[in-house]
Amino acid sequence: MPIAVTGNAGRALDEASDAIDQVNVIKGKWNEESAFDQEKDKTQFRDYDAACDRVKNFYKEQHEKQTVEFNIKARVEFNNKKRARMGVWEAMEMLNTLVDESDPDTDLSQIEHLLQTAEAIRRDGKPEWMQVTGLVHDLGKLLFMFGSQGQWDVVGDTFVVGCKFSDKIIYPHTFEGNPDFKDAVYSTECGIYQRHCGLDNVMLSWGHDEYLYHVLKDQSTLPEEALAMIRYHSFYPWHREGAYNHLMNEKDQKYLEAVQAFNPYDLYSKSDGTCDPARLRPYYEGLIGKFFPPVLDW
Ligand SMILES: O[C@H]1[C@H](O)[C@@H](O)[C@H](O)[C@@H](O)[C@H]1O
Ligand SMILES: [Fe+2]
Ligand SMILES: [Fe+2]
Repeated sequence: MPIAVTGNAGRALDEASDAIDQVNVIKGKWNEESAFDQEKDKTQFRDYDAACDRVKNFYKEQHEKQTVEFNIKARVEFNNKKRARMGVWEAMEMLNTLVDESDPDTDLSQIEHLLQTAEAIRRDGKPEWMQVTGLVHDLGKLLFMFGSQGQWDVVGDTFVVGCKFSDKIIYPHTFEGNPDFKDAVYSTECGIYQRHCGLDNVMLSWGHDEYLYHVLKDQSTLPEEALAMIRYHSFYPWHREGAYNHLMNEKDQKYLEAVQAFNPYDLYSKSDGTCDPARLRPYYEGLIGKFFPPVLDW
């Protein structure tokens, strides 16, 4: 039975309810705005000059250790190893303890980043396959739980190994410590590749993009654009800086557009409000069921 509140207490309640209405109006407005119109200005993202030592040290180590030799070994190991069997949501929960050392823009847990990305895509009315791509795109960071050597072979921007390291990669001088830097073949423009051979035929530095692409390509009904978004989302020297044109083929042009359409949701949603996994789970479990089997091999 409702309780009638009178006098001062009644007024206080009215004021409180007005305040709640106001908050809801502001929240509604916030929700309607696209992910990219948030307070944090776009130039404030990916500011690697201003990044902390954790990020700088991370890239120095990664750029020194991602060699051709390491990359071949990592791929052989990927093919020969059984890691885990689980569903997508379970994988998201498993990943949740990782804090990405390469990321200057967020300290949030990975499940929050995945949900923020998916929610930003959903808010913009994009198709379900793209929403679910946002939801899973960083699940490759599970590599860290499956015996990676550190974070340097899991997270961070990617680049091509086996040819000259592009000066469009962040902290390009740190490649001087990479044994491939002075290699007679690997240090040439095309290196071990042929001009316009297609990105599918080049080796991108090993990490969460490449790993997840290989896990999902045969275990999902995602369209090829979605797989390209997953595979190349960290390939900033390519999709943002325009490097590696000489290795692209026609198909890559189409993929480039897909990856560029995806990128703002991944990057700029990092300043959005946090998401509540329990509230969002039923919706996303529905999407997961449409594109993935209940249990996958990771
Ligand atoms: O630090 C980030 C993070 O690791 C992302 O997951 C990756 O996709 C980005 O390329 C990188 O800059
Ligand atoms: Fe990523
Ligand atoms: Fe991401």
